[in-house]
Amino acid sequence: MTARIIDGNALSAKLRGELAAKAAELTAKGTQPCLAVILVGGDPASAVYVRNKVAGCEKAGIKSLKFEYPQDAAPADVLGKIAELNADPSVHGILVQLPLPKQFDEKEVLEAIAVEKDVDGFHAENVGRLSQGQEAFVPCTPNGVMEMLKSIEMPLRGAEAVVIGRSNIVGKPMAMLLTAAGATVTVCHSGTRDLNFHTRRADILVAAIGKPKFVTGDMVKPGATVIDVGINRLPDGKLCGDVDFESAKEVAGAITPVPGGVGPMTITMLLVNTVVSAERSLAKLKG
Ligand SMILES: Nc1nc2c(c(=O)[nH]1)N[C@@H](CN(C=O)c1ccc(C(=O)N[C@@H](CCC(=O)O)C(=O)O)cc1)CN2
Repeated sequence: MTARIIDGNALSAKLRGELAAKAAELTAKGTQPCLAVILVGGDPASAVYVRNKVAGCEKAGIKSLKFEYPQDAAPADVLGKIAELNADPSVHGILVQLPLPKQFDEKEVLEAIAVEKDVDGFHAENVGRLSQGQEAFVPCTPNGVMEMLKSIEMPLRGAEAVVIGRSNIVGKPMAMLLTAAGATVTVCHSGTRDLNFHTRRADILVAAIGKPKFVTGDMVKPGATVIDVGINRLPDGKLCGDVDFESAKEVAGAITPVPGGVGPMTITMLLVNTVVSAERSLAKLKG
């Protein structure tokens, strides 16, 4: 039997519909949610993601502001724009599209964003809050994965979860969220000995490695839920994930495709965080 496909586009459409209603409500109360997006340089993939974020905002009734800088932009100019946006009460979310050109200190830029507007959830304070189970903006990709698991009613308490990859934006927060939900989590990485031993005992396997078709069917426990966070472009121009979908789907119980899986959910959760930020800002205004 082949696996159930967890459709990120369908789930996104449902969540974005609910979000549009919330955004309309906030707008009627005089607080239209507003997201500011900063794009530096000419990376074509980043340009596509930013375009999709802006289009997602428009469709959900969220205002968006886009600021573009050339590849050789001075970090001070971008930091100045962030300071300006931090001080603007009509802006509820600020994000800087990653990766940044090499003259930038990524940490410095991310920490310059006001914690309460950090809708990407990358600021150290949001990361710390998340690790302690406090209210925080959760990074969009792992948050989207949690929504996908919820959508299939995946039992998390007591589940064996294996996350391959330990990046700050996916692997680490993913492990924190799964741990908080009661799963027993193993984080695997380039130094892991006998990776297959770990993957084959995972009820939930999250692949966030950045290597095309790295996880093959023989690495998957029969019936497991396989979440593919990878987005890789093959020489023929086609997109593929970190999971070899064709072989893994024959073994897994549920699986996310690429494209149309976790990717769209990343943008959906960004919109969710922006609306939450606007709600908090309105509540503060009301005192
Ligand atoms: N500031 C941020 N930078 C980056 C993030 C992030 O969350 N915040 N994540 C990634 C890129 N990313 C969002 O920015 C992102 C990647 C992929 C998708 C997506 O919808 N992918 C589609 C395929 C799109 C295509 O044709 O290329 C899919 O998987 O179906 C959305 C967002 C790194 N940078």
